Amino acid sequence: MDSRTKGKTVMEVGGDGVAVITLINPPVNSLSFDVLYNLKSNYEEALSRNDVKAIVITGAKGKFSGGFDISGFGEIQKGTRKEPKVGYISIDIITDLLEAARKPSVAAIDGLALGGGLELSMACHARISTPGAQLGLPELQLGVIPGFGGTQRLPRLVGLTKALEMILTSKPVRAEEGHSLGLIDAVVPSAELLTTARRWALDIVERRKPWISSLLKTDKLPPLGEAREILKFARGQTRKQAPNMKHPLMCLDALETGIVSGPRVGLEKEAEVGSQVISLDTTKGLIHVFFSQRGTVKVPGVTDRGLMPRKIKKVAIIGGGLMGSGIATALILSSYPVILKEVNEKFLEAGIGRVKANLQSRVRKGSMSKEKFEKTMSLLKGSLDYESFRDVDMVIEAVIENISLKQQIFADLEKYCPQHCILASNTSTIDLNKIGERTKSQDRIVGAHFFSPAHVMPLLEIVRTNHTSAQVIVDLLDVGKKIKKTPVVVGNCTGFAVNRMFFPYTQAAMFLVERGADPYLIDSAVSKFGMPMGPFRLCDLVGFGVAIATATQFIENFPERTYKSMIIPLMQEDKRAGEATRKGFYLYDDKRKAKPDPELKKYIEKARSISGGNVDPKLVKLSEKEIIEMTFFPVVNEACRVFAEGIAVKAADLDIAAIMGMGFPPYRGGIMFWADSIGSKYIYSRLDEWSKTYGDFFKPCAFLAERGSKGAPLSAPVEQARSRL
Ligand SMILES: CCCCCCCCCCC[C@H](O)CC(=O)SCCNC(=O)CCNC(=O)[C@H](O)C(C)(C)COP(=O)(O)OP(=O)(O)OC[C@H]1O[C@@H](n2cnc3c(N)ncnc32)[C@H](O)[C@@H]1OP(=O)(O)O
Ligand SMILES: NC(=O)c1ccc[n+]([C@@H]2O[C@H](COP(=O)([O-])OP(=O)(O)OC[C@H]3O[C@@H](n4cnc5c(N)ncnc54)[C@H](O)[C@@H]3O)[C@@H](O)[C@H]2O)c1
Repeated sequence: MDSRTKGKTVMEVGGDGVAVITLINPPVNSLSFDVLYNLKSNYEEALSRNDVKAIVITGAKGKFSGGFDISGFGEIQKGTRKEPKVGYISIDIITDLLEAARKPSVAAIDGLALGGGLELSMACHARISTPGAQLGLPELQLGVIPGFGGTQRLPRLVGLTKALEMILTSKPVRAEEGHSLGLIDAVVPSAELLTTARRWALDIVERRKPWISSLLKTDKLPPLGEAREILKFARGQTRKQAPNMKHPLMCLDALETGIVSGPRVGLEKEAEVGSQVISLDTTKGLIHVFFSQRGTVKVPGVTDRGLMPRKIKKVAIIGGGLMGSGIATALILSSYPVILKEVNEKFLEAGIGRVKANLQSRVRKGSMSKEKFEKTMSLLKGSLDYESFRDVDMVIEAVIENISLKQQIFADLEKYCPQHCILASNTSTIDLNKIGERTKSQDRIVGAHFFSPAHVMPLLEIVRTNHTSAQVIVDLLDVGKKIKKTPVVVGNCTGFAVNRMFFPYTQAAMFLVERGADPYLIDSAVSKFGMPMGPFRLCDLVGFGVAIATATQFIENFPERTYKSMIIPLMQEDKRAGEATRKGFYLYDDKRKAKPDPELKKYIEKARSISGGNVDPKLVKLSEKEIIEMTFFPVVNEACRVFAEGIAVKAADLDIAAIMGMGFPPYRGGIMFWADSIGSKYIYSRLDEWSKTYGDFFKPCAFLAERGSKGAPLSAPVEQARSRL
């Protein structure tokens, strides 16, 4: 393969008159422009050759295709590749050359057919698949729309309602379901895939099997009036669920055009809309997230050393509270045998009960069978001492946030665990060097920072100290992958990456309300921006105990830039500690529904009198845009510090950490990507102005000042970071 080209296709014509075209572009046979243009040449040749009667398309090495090459969108966005004529691929090649050909095509699908891959197969005249293959149109998740005819062909093959479900949720179906839906014509074992597809193609030529053009099918489409109703409902749901994104509605426009005006007009609309969405900011953000998420496992100096992960056969967890039980759940769900240690029988029973409840909720929802529940629970054993720790390969400590307790536990672990055993802590804030101070095992001490609820939240912050060995990181990255978490490797410091970014966010919110802003308006503006909830609702959810413990760590470690608000401690004194006590910034009813509390004013006023601040008329009347800037620019400022200090190696890792740890909206691309979309100069100037008016909490850090003064991107690599790794 030429080093400048990305992928290719190979065509072989058999003695039976079937031309087999294989898509080759590892690792997922994505449809790069090179692959697509090669495919076109193969078709032209196959159609002109007298010895070819029919065509089979397949993918190399057990994968049909993972879809259009996503990096191609980036090339178009950056202007490094010229856009082909609108509709050139979907209409000229896939429809007019392939589907309308006078020789039939059959898709032989192994492993997966996603996005453009599935769309290409739907233009074939039949689809044969191996069992379990994944079939889906996940384009909306990337900010684009199915652009190779998927908006037209999928509803015609599986019906409008199912097509909408598959497109709007981006969730694939398995081959077996695809078969029952009419998307797949036959499911056969891998070894029989090609022979069946060849035979099927010849059967079509010989009219023993029907020659079906998906685009011309109408039997699965509902009557027009019903279709319009279904689409109206889908639009309403989409507006509610994705209010800040345009591309899902644009996708529905393409779909509806095809139903109302016919598939050819639909294809043209799809091509037009497909071209428009590529330049949306939300699309740029989502594509950035796709690659950044896959980039977190590439850690310079660690994963490029040829180290192989060691097998982790058994894990011990210390502490069966909220986090320990969640971590245990995540591990046993991925078949790791786990020992859960607690302080006494009562706490142990409670911890095991929490794990049980986590799994039972899956049984109730139908996503886990009773047998699987029993089998999974059997992997969990309780313990009150360290005797059973003698053959564990990894321990994760998850006891309360208390330095001396954790120090004692790590000293004990060194005595009881085997020499190779990884010693991990789930601490959210404490310096790992302090935790391991009383051991000689610094090279195997690491942070495994999960987020609550640990069996649900997708992020795992892997915290390494200057002493943690590369092998231990590689091992933990592997465990993270097996338990389906996205790991982000960060350096050791108070709060690591996520909590360091989180802290200024809540602090900025406290500052604003003490100076007169309305907390409920702040929460509303932040939710509209795309966060799952505002900072005050979040504090209620987390609970004031945790909020105060975290704040204490920050005040001790970063006093120069901490805004010390008394609002939460004052409420805590009155036994209102958040949602768990049904009173916090909000009041909660029996169903835990939150409503504003007029009494909150009292605490805000008292806190204001303690801090000595005044109501600022400007802050009382903040617009939503100003609220977002005043709550998130301090987060950008802290993210810059984290990046400049080398706590995060890549800005993209902070983007993923913010999205998966804080709930930052993915379609904004993550905190650094979003900041760069606004511009470092502007962010710097705003923070600088606020710091002069309101104090050092807003003071831009040196990194931001330097890049802001030049208007340089914040996410550009740090050349000489004071690396803490
Ligand atoms: C006129 C207008 C402009 C014209 C432009 C042309 C028109 C475009 C029309 C659009 C046509 C089409 O409708 C659009 C699409 O098809 S978009 C792509 C849809 N497909 C997907 O979203 C699938 C994305 N991939 C995945 O979900 C997973 O990667 C997976 C395929 C399920 C495999 O998962 P897993 O085994 O866990 O492996 P990884 O996720 O780690 O991926 C391995 C590596 O492969 C890279 N990858 C995967 N998919 C793609 C892809 N589609 N394009 C490019 N690269 C891909 C991934 O980045 C990993 O790479 P690294 O190993 O380097 O990290
Ligand atoms: N709660 C969160 O949202 C969250 C998120 C991430 C990380 N963390 C961190 O996780 C850790 C645990 O937090 P949590 O919220 O699960 O606390 P928790 O209070 O719910 O649970 C702690 C458990 O540890 C047990 N324990 C105490 N000493 C022990 C010992 N010597 N041996 C065995 N068990 C012992 C306690 O009995 C208790 O059940 C803390 O370090 C916290 O900072 C918490």
